[in-house]
Parts: sequence; structure tokens; C-alpha cells
Amino acid sequence: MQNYLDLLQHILDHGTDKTDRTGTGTRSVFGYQLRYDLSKGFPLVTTKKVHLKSIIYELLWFLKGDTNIKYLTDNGVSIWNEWADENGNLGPVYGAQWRTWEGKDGKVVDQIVEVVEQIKKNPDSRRLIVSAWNAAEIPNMALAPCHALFQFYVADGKLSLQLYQRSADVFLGVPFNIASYALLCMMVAQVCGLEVGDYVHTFGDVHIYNNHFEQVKLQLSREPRALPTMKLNPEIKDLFDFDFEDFTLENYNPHPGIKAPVAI
Ligand SMILES: Nc1nc(=O)c2c([nH]1)NC[C@@H]1CN(c3ccc(C(=O)N[C@@H](CCC(=O)O)C(=O)O)cc3)CN21
Ligand SMILES: O=c1ccn([C@H]2C[C@H](O)[C@@H](COP(=O)(O)O)O2)c(=O)[nH]1
Repeated sequence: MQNYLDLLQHILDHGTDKTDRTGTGTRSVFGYQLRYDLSKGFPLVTTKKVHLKSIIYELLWFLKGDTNIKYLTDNGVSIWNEWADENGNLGPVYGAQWRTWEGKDGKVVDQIVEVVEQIKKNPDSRRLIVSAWNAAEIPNMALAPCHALFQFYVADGKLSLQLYQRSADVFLGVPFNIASYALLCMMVAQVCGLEVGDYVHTFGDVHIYNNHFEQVKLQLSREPRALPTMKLNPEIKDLFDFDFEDFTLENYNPHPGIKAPVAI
């Protein structure tokens, strides 16, 4: 994960200090790209301990089309608590747009089902896209989608995925986002009978919050370690059949965790 550390250093060295919606302030750059060959290990940051359990439950929650935090909190995951209303609702965030995007005349599109079907039937398609950026619905969401759009690509029997993230909290959010989409690529590859290719992560405004500088410097003082391996239960042939128990992370030996406040 040296390229993640290079991104932290690049923002420190070349970023612009900007105000932001949360009132915290950030140092930010616009436009950057990370790439991981998923056959070479699972891209989980090793220079701090990352809580994979939260990442897996959040991804399963997106895939269910769920937008209420109850499923997360029932499983001990609190990362969305600050944004939910008194009933636990977040409005039509990721899960709703992925599974039940509402179009004209009440037509509902299940983007996940459709994209998996297209990967199987029409792997050379250049339209293998899922978008969470439903402009008309954004005012009803607790937070506008940060990981806004992703695209699959099939070549030489391998499935790649590229994410466009319009806004990225590089210390807290990005380690989650990288692992989450890498996992999604592996899951979709398995159910489509493909090998894994590259995970490509493209950023818009990628920033370090002003109250994360010390944590970032601590991370930059640490040496990255060998990547862990992620094993999926090979019996699972349908994307919606994955459960928490179907994921096994092996050989993850990170440096200790680093706490940081989240900007709300
Ligand atoms: N400012 C901000 N950054 C984000 O990364 C972010 C948001 N807001 N809002 C929506 C979601 C929620 N996400 C979050 C929220 C909190 C953590 C967090 O506090 N992580 C800690 C503890 C992890 C845990 O409890 O599992 C960490 O050390 O990684 C991570 C991602 C990602 N998103
Ligand atoms: O998955 C996520 C979700 C959110 N973030 C970060 C990016 C920004 O720091 C905030 C969102 O604030 P906006 O003003 O809406 O841009 O949350 C993330 O990194 N990853």
C-alpha cells in the first residue's frame, strides 16, 4: 500500500488549504488515481489496523438495498450513526440507488442485477456502470454519494473495476472505500466465473482534514507490510447469497490502529 502513503505525502506537499462543508478545513488536491492488481493480495492498509468487519457489513448492507442503519448497528457497526435521523433512516443513499433507482413512470432499475447480467452476457460492453449519483434525489439523502459511480471491465477472462470518488476523506474513508470496492470486484468476479483483474480508484477532491495531520504523519513514519489475502467461500454463486461468514482474511499483520475524529 505504498501508493496510498504516496497519496498522503502528495496531499501534504502539494495540497491547497480549503474550507469545507463540515467547518473543519482540509488540505486538498483535485484528481489522483490508485491501482491495485487484485491477484497480488487484498488492498487493505497495513500502516494502521483497519476494521474490516465494518467494511464487509457496510458492503452487504449496500447490496441489500438497505438505507436504514438498523442492520449495521445490529451487527456492531456504527460508522453511519451520525448521519441517520431519529428512525435510523438516511434517505435514498447508495443501497437505494444501486438496487431501486426510480425512473420515469415509476420504472425501477436494479443496477446491480443488470450489471451482473451484462458482465455475463456481454462482457465487452463499455456500459457496465452503476451510478449512485441520482441528481434529482440528492436533496433527500443524508449525504450526497461520495463514491458516485463505478464501471466494470472484462479482458483476458479477468474482471476489473474502476471507481470515481468525487470527495474523499483520505485518512478515515479511503481505506474503507478501497477495501470495499476491491471486495465487490472479487465477489462479482466469482459469481461471473471470472478471475480478478485490477481495482482502479479515481479521485476528485481528495483531502486530509486539518484534525488528521498528526495521524497522517504517524502513518507516514511506518513501513508498509505485505498485503493480506482475502478468501471468499467458493460455494457462493449468487452475489446476494454472500454472508459475513463467507469472507476470510488471512495474513493481515498491520501496525496498531490510529484514532481520528470524523468530520460530520
Ligand atoms: N468526514 C467523513 N468521512 C468519511 O469517511 C465518511 C463520512 N464523513 N460520512 C459518511 C461515511 C461514513 N464513513 C466512515 C465513518 C467513520 C469512520 C471511522 O470512524 N473509522 C474508524 C473506526 C472504524 C470502525 O468503527 O469500524 C477508523 O479508525 O477507521 C470510517 C468511515 C465513510 N464516510
Ligand atoms: O465513503 C465515503 C463517504 C464519505 N467520505 C467523505 C468525503 C468527505 O470528507 C465527506 C463528505 O462530505 P461532502 O461535503 O459531501 O463532500 O465524507 C469518504 O471519504 N468516503
